[in-house]
Amino acid sequence: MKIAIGNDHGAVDYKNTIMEMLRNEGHEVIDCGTDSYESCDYVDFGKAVAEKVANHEVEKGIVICGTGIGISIAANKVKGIRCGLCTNTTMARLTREHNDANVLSMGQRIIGIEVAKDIVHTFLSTPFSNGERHKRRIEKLAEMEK
Ligand SMILES: O=C(CO)[C@H](O)[C@H](O)[C@H](O)COP(=O)(O)O
Repeated sequence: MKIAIGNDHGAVDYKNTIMEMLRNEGHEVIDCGTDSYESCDYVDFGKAVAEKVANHEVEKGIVICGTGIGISIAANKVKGIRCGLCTNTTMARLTREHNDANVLSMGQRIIGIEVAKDIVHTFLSTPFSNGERHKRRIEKLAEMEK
């Protein structure tokens, strides 16, 4: 799968670990930065990943900051993006099954790296349920963007 990944200064280590894991598993990963521990703005990196997903340059996006909150808010500002902030694998499964989330958000200062890896695997392997009620809700979200 082709995946874009991005982070702020609070999540460089998790980004690198997850990117290496995904590449070892055969995924093509586009690194949208940052690679620096210098203070920066999560908005820029959430936007960069989300735009790649919205433009269909990649299938899925992963964004990581200290909490996962700011960067998920930024990603969700981009039209067509449904970014789910996950702290466990149940949330990762449900944001795919119910929300058809196309971007995953996590917080390096919130969850352990093994949990983060499991969340990524769950997010990437779980299909949208295609349930009528979920499709209706997603269509309503898309209406809000018009
Ligand atoms: O979690 C975040 C935003 O929701 C960011 O990654 C930062 O950790 C947070 O904004 C704190 O910023 P700081 O410059 O690292 O103090």
